[in-house]
Amino acid sequence: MNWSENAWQAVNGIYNSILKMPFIEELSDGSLPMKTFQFYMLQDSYYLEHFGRALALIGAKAYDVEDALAYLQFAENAIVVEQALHESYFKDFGVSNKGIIQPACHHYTHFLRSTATLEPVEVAMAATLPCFWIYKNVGEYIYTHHQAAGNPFQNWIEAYAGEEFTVSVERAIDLCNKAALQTTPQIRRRMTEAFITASRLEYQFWDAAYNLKRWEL
Ligand SMILES: Cc1ncc(CO)c(N)n1
Ligand SMILES: Cc1ncsc1CCO
Repeated sequence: MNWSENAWQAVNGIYNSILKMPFIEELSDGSLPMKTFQFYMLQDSYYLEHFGRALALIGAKAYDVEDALAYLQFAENAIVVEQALHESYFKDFGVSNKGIIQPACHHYTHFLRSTATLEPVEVAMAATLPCFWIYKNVGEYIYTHHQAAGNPFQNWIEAYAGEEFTVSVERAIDLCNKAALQTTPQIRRRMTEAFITASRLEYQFWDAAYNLKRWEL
C-alpha cells in the first residue's frame, strides 16, 4: 500500500462523516440557506488566499524543479481560478465587504501557514492534500449521486467534480507519494498526522459554516 492509500484509509471515517453533514446534504439538494452558503463562500475566499500562499511556500521549498512548478501552479490556480468563482458569487450576493476571518477558517489557515513554514516540506505537502482530495471526492459524490435540477450551487459542484480539478488532485497525490517514498519513516508518520489533522479541519470548516460560527467576542 502506498502512502496515499494508507493516509486515505486513516481518514475514511472523517470522509464518510463529511458526506453525511447537513451542509453537504443541503448543498446537494439545493436547499442550503443562501445566508449559510454566503458565510461559507466569504470564509472560503480567505481560506483559498492562505491556502495559495502555503502552496507557494511549498513550491519554493520543493526539492525538484518539477515539483516546484507543480505547487506554484496549484498556488496560482487556488488564488486566480477559485477567486473568479467567488467573485461571481459575491456579485450575485451583492457583497462588498467580506468581513473578518472567523474561528474555523482562522484555525485551518493558520495550521497550513505554520506547517508550510515550520515543518519539513513533505509534511506541508501532506497537510495541503485533503484540500484537494476531499473536495474532489465530495464534488464527485454530489455530482453522481445527488443531481438536483436548478441547484443554485451547481457551479460550485461542477468546479470540484470537473476534469481539470481531477488532474490537479491526481498530480498532488502522486507528488505526495513520491515525497513519502524518498523521506524517513519518522517524516512519513508526520505526513500522515498532518493529513489527518487537515481532514478534521475540513469537517470543522463545513460544520462552522452550517452553524454560522463566529467569534464570541
Ligand atoms: C476549506 C476548503 N478546503 C478545500 C478547498 C478546495 O480548494 C476549498 N475551496 N475550501
Ligand atoms: C486544491 C485547489 N483548490 C482550488 S484550486 C486548487 C489547486 C488546483 O490546481
